[in-house]
Amino acid sequence: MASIKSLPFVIETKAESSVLLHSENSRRLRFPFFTHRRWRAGEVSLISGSASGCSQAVGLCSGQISSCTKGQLWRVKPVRAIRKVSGEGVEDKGESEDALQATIEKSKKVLAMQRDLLQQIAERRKLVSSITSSTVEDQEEVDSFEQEDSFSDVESSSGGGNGTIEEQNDSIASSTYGHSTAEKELETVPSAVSRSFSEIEKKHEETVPLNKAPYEAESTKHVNKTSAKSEWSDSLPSFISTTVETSSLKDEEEHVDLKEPSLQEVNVGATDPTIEDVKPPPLAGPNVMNIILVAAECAPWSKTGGLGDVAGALPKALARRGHRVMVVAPRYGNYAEPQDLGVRKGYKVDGQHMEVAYFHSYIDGVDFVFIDSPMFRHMENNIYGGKREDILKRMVLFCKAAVEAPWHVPCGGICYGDGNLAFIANDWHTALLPVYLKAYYRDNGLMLYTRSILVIHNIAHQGRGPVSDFSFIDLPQHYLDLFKLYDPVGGEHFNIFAAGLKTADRVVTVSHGYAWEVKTAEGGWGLHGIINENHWKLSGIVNGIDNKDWNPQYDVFLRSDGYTNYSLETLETGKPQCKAALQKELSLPIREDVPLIGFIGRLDPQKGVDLIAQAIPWMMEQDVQLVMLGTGRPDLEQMLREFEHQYRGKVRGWVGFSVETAHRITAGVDILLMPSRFEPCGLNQLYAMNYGTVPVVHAVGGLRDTVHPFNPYEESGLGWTFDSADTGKLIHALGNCIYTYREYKQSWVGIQRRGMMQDLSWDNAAQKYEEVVVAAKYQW
Ligand SMILES: Nc1ncnc2c1ncn2[C@@H]1O[C@H](COP(=O)(O)OP(=O)(O)O[C@H]2O[C@H](CO)[C@@H](O)[C@H](O)[C@H]2O)[C@@H](O)[C@H]1O
Repeated sequence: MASIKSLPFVIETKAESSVLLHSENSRRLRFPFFTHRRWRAGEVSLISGSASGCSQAVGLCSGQISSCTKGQLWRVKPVRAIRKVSGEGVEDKGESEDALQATIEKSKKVLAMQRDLLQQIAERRKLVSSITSSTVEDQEEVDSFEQEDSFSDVESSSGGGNGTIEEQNDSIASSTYGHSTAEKELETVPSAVSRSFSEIEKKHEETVPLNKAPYEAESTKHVNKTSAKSEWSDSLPSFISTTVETSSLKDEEEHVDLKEPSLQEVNVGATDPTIEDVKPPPLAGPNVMNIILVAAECAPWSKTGGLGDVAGALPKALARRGHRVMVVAPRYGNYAEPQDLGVRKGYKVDGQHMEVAYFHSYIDGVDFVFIDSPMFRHMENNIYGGKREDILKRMVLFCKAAVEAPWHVPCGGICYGDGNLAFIANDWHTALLPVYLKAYYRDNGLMLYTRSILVIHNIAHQGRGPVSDFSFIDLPQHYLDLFKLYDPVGGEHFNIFAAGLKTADRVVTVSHGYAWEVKTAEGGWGLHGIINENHWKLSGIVNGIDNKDWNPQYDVFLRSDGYTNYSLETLETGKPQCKAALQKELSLPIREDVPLIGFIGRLDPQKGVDLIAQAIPWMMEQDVQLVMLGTGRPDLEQMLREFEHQYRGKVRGWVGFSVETAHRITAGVDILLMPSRFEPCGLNQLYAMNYGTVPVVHAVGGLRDTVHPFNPYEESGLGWTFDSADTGKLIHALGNCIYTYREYKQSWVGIQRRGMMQDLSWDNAAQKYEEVVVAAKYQW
């Protein structure tokens, strides 16, 4: 069998996971997806895809591919030129030349890609040096920030006993904007995307002995990294070593083997003679990172509100940009897709050993990982319910297990590792994650290159309790000050959100308006002081919407019971059909001309349900219909039932949580009412606009950012807004809306169409999250 020779061997994976590479001496090598590397002739003979990972691997080479030696592997698809070399017949000569030509074309593309990559590297170097020079100029500002920084104040007020935290502050002072660190980081970025092929080659010459296959060094590094954990364990402080490993690395390796493709799959890959085009680099370019979003709920598996939607959709948009993305959520029920990975770990919660299992499912480019424990099981309808201590213990276990997910969970066969990694924690439930990352690991020299971003979806919920709650979270005493907060309402208390905000590398909130509001005494709910002290960390990024789930064109809930899918083109027939179907389903009179008003949301003072209640007498004097869907505070639920009872012909009050009904209301109503007292972002108004439903909103937070008021003179705007939480103002805005609906049909349709034409997808927001993640990465 002839050996591989001449042309470079280029392997590209599709957007999934990883490729396993087998050298002739059967060493198995791995590399992450989205890498483009070159092997020299003779160095590589086989390539295979891991079962849930790589969907296709393509090899370009001339020469004979040696046969598979072990396992069930994909053989590299030989290009026709290979046949020529192996001398299979002269009749192949013409074909072979074609194939050679094709190979040359491919090589040209590869070279073009190299040029692109070099260009990106040059830009990145420029960026780093511009950061450096602006940093030097800003040094005075930095110094003054350090003086003002209350984080240091908090630490020093702890009696000066925390040398570690102080040291960290020192290091922030000396190297946050440090040139050398940023450049070093740049040089050590593992992905070949950020390096030219020649650089990679040079590196190999330096590090790989000639008798070794390329990337053995890479592979060894991986193994070392993983085994480094166990070396660390011996020297870890006692609060970390509570982790009990019940499955060994060997188990994980075995697990990986199990996931290799069957022969059948192998053959499918092997019979396709087409060689795919070289894939363009990911949108994120050299900024490709490993990102792990951690949330207490994740749609469609678990959802009580907007957080679930965000956790289900933002990661997919980040993955579309090329990042390797994992979501970690508790496993509340027996979900169909996620499979037990066989990994078991133990964590201490309130002195008790708790074992968790990791379940995994790879969907739309994202690794969804669910943490299984008796503590979470069957809690899907009561995620934040139960005694305060019990909720706290659940979150402690969840955060402890989530922060180690990159070490233990072999997604597609390979763990994420803790380099080039950023966690995105969400709300107080996971605000312990940045604290644990710091206290357990970074303060002990571990996970030094891992960053944490904390997202505020709603600052009104903070994980407050008495100071004695500190005993549940299993941290050394000197971290207590991070959690202590004094305010006139609660006095001195324990506050998890406060600690998360102080320790996260960056903080994001879900709109620009809300980013401003949380700094005020009214909007910060007692945390405004901490937010102002850390204002440099804060960004506002408006949520997007999942354009597959919340799109009238594809909405699965509009496919039966008289509803219909519709688009901008079919708005004028599709939406009335949905309205009629909704009226029928709710047993309201089926009338196209009557304005149908909707409300969907948690029955909570935040959502301004009381304002609707006060406006009901006025509304009932109008010729309108009203449907309200919600669940929450028992008195407000009762109120909904009473409205329905009192105004049977006009009002429906649906008490309960029904995703299907929420979709159908969004499609079927003409107007969506959102009189929220505060609204960090709000998703329902975004969904409404995407469905040609006109929002009437209180102009706060994200509602003000996203609903531009209708201007009849310019025929612009997307809905109606009112500027204070006042029933009179709500009535005024709703009155104008109804009047326009009745009298100015053309203007109305214009508002609907403008709403539907917006790009509300997550892609814009994902790009901004990426900027935050990258800023955190280079922050020291
Ligand atoms: N009874 C019911 N039945 C079915 N579905 C229901 C329902 N009640 C609510 N929903 C759904 O839950 C979601 C609610 O999202 P919101 O953004 O309006 O609010 P929430 O206050 O929960 O989220 C917080 O986080 C999000 C995400 O960042 C911010 O937008 C928001 O301002 C902030 O308060 C929507 O998908 C809605 O359809």
